[in-house]
Amino acid sequence: MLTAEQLTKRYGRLTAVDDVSFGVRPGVVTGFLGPNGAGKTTILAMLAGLVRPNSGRVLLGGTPLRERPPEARTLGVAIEACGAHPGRSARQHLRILAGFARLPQTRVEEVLALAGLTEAAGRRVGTFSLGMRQRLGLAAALLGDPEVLLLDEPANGLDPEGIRWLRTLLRERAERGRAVLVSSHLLSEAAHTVDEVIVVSQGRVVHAGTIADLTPAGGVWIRTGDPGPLIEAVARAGGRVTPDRAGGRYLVEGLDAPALADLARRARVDLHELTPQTTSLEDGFLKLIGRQS
Ligand SMILES: Nc1ncnc2c1ncn2[C@@H]1O[C@H](COP(=O)(O)OP(=O)(O)OP(=O)(O)O)[C@@H](O)[C@H]1O
Repeated sequence: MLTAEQLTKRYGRLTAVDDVSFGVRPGVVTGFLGPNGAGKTTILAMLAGLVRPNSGRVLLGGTPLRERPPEARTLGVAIEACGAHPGRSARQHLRILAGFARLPQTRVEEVLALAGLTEAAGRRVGTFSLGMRQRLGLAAALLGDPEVLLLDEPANGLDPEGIRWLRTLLRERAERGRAVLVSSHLLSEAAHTVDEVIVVSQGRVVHAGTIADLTPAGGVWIRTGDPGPLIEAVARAGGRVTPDRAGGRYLVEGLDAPALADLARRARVDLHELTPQTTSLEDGFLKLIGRQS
């Protein structure tokens, strides 16, 4: 379990991260969503112990990061570039990291295979595409088979097959009881991969929960030749009615379609239309981060 407690980070006058708290649970892939500049990378860097917060703290397995720095077996991190020397091969790079972390060299071949880099392992990293560098960064993060994995935009530069591979890999880790936090600025991409989401906007957490919760409850459109009695009945039942004069219909909020049908029947009003309003996941997300769709 990795916990952020009231993290705040300022750069000069800019408060990039403002009192952020959340938990990343084992057995769950948590998506970390927000528009560009929302503060995702800064938060991930604080979680990894790479950036020091102005206030707040990070707990890993209940212990503050400052008291016990993370090691490869507890925390795997892939933020920004993979950091490999362009003149080294992928295998050499991983062997060096494994040596620093006192991990067996046999683990290098395992993570190369996991990342789909076995064939390219002898090539110089300088010749790698962005997608291959992403895979190498992920391989490095996986070296210690860590309890918690933090990945910043790992899908960047991956082709559709690579994205499918990444999803499977993250899901398998969660199924093995590991915790995964994966950032993305694309909801559509995250929706396929994650169980839960933390949404940040302007340095603050604006939503923490399931993806389904991002979809706001919509209203119901009704159309009828005799609206008066039905509008009265809706108001008595606690619903709100907004007329759409141009379309000749009404948007009812606070009551669902079956309840409205029931009210109409009892008020002896013929309904010509009864349509639940559909709001997409993307609409909910954009609303949450303060953008119009
Ligand atoms: N080292 C720094 N010095 C000054 N400002 C910074 C620094 N790092 C980040 N910022 C600022 O903090 C804010 C949050 O940036 P951050 O990179 O964490 O956002 P992000 O959500 O990861 O965005 P992106 O997806 O574009 O990387 C931005 O306004 C950014 O300009």
